[in-house]
Amino acid sequence: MKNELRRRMLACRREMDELTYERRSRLLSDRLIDLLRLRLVRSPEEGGPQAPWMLYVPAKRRREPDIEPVLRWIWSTGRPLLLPRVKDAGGAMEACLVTAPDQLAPGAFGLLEPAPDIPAYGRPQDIPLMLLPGLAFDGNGYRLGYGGGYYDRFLERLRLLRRAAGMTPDLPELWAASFEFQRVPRVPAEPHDMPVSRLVTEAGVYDFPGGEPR
Ligand SMILES: Nc1nc2c(c(=O)[nH]1)N(C=O)[C@@H](CNc1ccc(C(=O)N[C@@H](CCC(=O)O)C(=O)O)cc1)CN2
Ligand SMILES: Nc1ncnc2c1ncn2[C@@H]1O[C@H](COP(=O)(O)OP(=O)(O)OP(=O)(O)O)[C@@H](O)[C@H]1O
Repeated sequence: MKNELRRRMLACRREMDELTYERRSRLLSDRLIDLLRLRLVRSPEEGGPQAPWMLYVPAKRRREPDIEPVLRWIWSTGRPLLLPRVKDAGGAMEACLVTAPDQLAPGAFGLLEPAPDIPAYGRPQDIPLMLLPGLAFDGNGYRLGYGGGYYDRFLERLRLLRRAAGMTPDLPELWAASFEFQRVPRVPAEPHDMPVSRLVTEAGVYDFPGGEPR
């Protein structure tokens, strides 16, 4: 089920011609910047002014939405930006503070990630907002990834850290970016899967109840 959907979505992304990919990515990025700007205006102190947002480094060869303009915009605002790095084959991922693109280097799976000399961020449990990539999303915000379980495990770790520190369990808020054709009626979900509350595509913004049992 999951693998069939993965194959189909990977094929659809590969079939996009370069211009379409760039145009859709630009629309999606503009939309995201608008939403993030609104968030800055509405709650400038969210989690403290230094609370970092965690996004992703677009794998352009895999045709993930190219959100480079969003990363550059965040850097221009001074808000700290965290980017993911695969820690080991066991499925662990960490977050690193990155302040410029030259701090990225090819890592696991050929993905660009924070270079090895960049330390892992010490307080990931403070992250108020994350933007996740994905291959497919359904009407409840359930997400299909490449199958490594990296985000699920990372979020599980954040939950444990927050519990240990006596913090509320509800953060981070989860947003995702994908192309419109990656919206599907249903993603086969497992108990560890955590739904996103908002999906941004080149065509619109979709808010989900989030955390609904299924
Ligand atoms: N840009 C970006 N960064 C990311 C993710 C992502 O989805 N996008 N991840 C989100 O989790 C993590 C990396 N997860 C990945 C998981 C699997 C494969 C992968 O290529 N798997 C092989 C098959 C698995 C294997 O090697 O056994 C493949 O698809 O060919 C790549 C990345 C962290 N960083
Ligand atoms: N919190 C967790 N603890 C232990 N194993 C997990 C956890 N979350 C996921 N896994 C395991 O990781 C594997 C991949 O999970 P899944 O198919 O949900 O990945 P994905 O969401 O597509 O990938 P990714 O998060 O890397 O984009 C599965 O074998 C799953 O059992």
